[in-house]
Amino acid sequence: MDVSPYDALLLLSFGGPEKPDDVVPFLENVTRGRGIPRERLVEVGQHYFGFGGRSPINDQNKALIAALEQAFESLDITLPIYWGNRNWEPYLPDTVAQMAADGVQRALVLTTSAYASYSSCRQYRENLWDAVQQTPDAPVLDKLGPYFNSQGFENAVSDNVVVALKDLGDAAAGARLVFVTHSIPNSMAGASGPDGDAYVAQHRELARAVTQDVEAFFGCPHDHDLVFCSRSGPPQVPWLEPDVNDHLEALAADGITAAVLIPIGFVSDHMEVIYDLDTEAFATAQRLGMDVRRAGTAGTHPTFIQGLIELITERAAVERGENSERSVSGVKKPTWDRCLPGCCATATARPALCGTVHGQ
Ligand SMILES: CC1=C(CCC(=O)O)c2cc3nc(cc4[nH]c(cc5[nH]c(cc1n2)c(C)c5CCC(=O)O)c(CCC(=O)O)c4C)C(CCC(=O)O)=C3C
Ligand SMILES: [Fe+2]
Repeated sequence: MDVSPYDALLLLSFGGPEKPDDVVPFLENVTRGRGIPRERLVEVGQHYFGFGGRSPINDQNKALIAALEQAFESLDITLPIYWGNRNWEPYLPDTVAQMAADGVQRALVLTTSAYASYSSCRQYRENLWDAVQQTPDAPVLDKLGPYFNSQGFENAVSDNVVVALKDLGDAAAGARLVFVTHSIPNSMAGASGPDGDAYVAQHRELARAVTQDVEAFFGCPHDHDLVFCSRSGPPQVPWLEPDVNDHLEALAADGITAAVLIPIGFVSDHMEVIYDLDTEAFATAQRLGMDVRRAGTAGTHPTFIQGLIELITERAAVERGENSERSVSGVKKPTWDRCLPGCCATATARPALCGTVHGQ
């Protein structure tokens, strides 16, 4: 398959600690200049130490790269895959330097975040800007836009919800579908996307599409909600609510006895999933006597991989000037390839790559 003008793919992710000694320096990288209270850092550090001082995210990115490489091979796509992180090794600037040394001319960037917002989109574009600034002969880098509405992503999530509902057995019929994503400050959510409020709107669109898929599969409807986890920041700053634990309390009070937690905000089982959901929210559910399952994340689900391949090949066709079909779910409107000036910009925004206007 033709993927010109690209000669490489760059997987851009968050990064995570590999061992206990990495935890504090990793947290310092993440929170530098972000105004996160000391108590919160100690608490999140404990989450990592509780899992041996190791985040699952790096292994999951390696698995994603292996799955993409395999798919590339079977489709005759010759794109080497590079990997760089914002907060841990392999650090993005080192990766971009390696790409330059290898003679890469123009690479497509895939982030491990499917939505618009400062944290999930623009900050990565700033990281790309910084890396390119400091690298002589850096390749041209194009970033895929938010891909929450990729058909393959939706299908993978729907499939995983079906599995979780089946696992609930007789309790499935009355189970609530509780879609979960990372909370962010209300101000960051308001500033997300070209017209604002895209972060929540994009999650709601995917949650609705998955709920419809699941209804089509079983032939019976389920109510669904969008809730949040992993709130951080000082207590006086408002973040998106309700928190997943508070929501489970409210459901129990309404007489709901079963639920599926569906972490659509994460493409794989990040620490937020294995701690905030599998550990904390499950303890809440148990205390409330609720029967809860957690749907798998997209991970390396074959339809997710297929969706990523479509995003890559379709974008390549667009850059070649061809009028490419876009495979998207929901309202069938693709997101944008390049961000408009100031997209997702918050008070801390800096120059960013991959916009319609250089640096904005
Ligand atoms: C929207 C969003 C995503 C999804 C998009 C994406 O994937 O990029 C995401 C991903 C992740 N966040 C992660 C970890 C952390 N995030 C933190 C802090 C923060 N996250 C925020 C938002 C997001 N974060 C925000 C607004 C803050 C406050 C500080 C700030 O304004 O920047 C902190 C500091 C402690 C704390 O404050 O909780 C940590 C340790 C990991 C690694 C997990 C692992 O190891 O498996 C991943 C994938
Ligand atoms: Fe985070």
